[in-house]
Amino acid sequence: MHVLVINSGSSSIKFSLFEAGEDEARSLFEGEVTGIGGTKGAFKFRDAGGRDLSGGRSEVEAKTPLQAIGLVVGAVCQKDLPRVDAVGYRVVHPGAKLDRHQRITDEVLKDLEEAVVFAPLHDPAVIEVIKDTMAKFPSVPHYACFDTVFHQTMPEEATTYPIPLEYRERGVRRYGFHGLSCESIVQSLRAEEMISFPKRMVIAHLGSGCSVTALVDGCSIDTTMGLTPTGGVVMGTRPGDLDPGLVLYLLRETTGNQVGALEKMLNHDAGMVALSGLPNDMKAVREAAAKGDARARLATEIFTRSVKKALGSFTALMGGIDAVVFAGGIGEHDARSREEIVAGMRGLGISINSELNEAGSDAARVVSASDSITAVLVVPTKEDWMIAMHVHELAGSNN
Ligand SMILES: Nc1ncnc2c1ncn2[C@@H]1O[C@H](COP(=O)(O)OP(=O)(O)O)[C@@H](O)[C@H]1O
Ligand SMILES: CC(=O)OP(=O)(O)O
Ligand SMILES: [Mg+2]
Repeated sequence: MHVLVINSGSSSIKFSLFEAGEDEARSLFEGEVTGIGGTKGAFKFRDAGGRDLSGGRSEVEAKTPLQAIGLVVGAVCQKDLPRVDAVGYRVVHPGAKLDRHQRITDEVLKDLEEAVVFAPLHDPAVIEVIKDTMAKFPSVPHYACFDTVFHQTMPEEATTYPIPLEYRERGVRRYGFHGLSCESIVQSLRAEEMISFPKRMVIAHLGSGCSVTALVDGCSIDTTMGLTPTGGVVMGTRPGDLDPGLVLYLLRETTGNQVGALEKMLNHDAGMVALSGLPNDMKAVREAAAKGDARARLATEIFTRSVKKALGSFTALMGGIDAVVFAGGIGEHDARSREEIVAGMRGLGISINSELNEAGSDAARVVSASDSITAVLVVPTKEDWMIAMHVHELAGSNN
């Protein structure tokens, strides 16, 4: 079957069409609209062989997610392209009620609308995109795949916040995100057999959002993101964990008790952009730091320190660590971040081989030193592939 996968972020929509079968899904084409909401949108669309399908339209108008999804649907409905049999969406937060990937019904949409309070940066755009795409492909099934499902193996000690019971009963708990990414990495490690499957592993998904997850036997036992994807380690535009007193201070003193303004600041204007004063782009921050920009250098140090602390605490939690996996745009491409995060950990049995670490490649690979007790790996995340696999399975079981 042909599965259209839509991964809708805060300022971009990525899309791909997979030919999905029992054991494998193969990407036929993929593309993205980026810069949504900005003055100029950018459009990319190419087939698996890298052939450009955009018709020369690299600059587009995409002021809203709806305008962007209009472009996507127009592109994938071109004649000569395979017809779409099902659509799968990455949905970041399912809210308190939905606990599995599933076919989207009116009921599910209602539950998703209630979940917006938990993921204001991610969910509103995807709900708009889902509704519009469902209207444009009315006769095929549509499925929501959640970033949280993979983390359901976390024990209660990991998911429970020390706050009064009445709030916990409303679904206030650690959910954890980037679950589709973690699941795809676990599957890649099992399939590619680069190392024997690690009993105790940490996955550092460092992209636009960043999270660190501890896994035992391939199952999540704890993760840095919590109720929302705003918490955990430092990210591009989000601060990660903050002293709750600091949030109250900001609310009281700086935004005149305007929750919306504070929410916007904490999701869009904090993290690396706030520290560096530069756009949300680690590559640019690294380049500025290399030229002597002190703010950029401090930003990278704060970033890698926060990931290092998460890695260290999860190592302690598991009583040791057999593998560290780096994924996401930064994890896969920024050798410097990988090096800084594991720097000084030789005593813990973790060390990197600089040559392997700096050799650019898009393939999954081992970058640890030969005497490192812990394997250090770079494994490309395949969130969209994972969604295509889930959609194929759900469609087969009529769910
Ligand atoms: N070569 C590179 N060096 C440093 N950072 C990079 C490099 N390539 C990509 N990145 C960073 O990866 C981040 C985007 O990660 P990505 O996983 O693509 O995000 P998204 O969550 O939007 O899919 C950006 O900060 C970008 O600058
Ligand atoms: C959950 C999350 O933060 O996702 P992303 O990295 O795509 O922003
Ligand atoms: Mg991402």
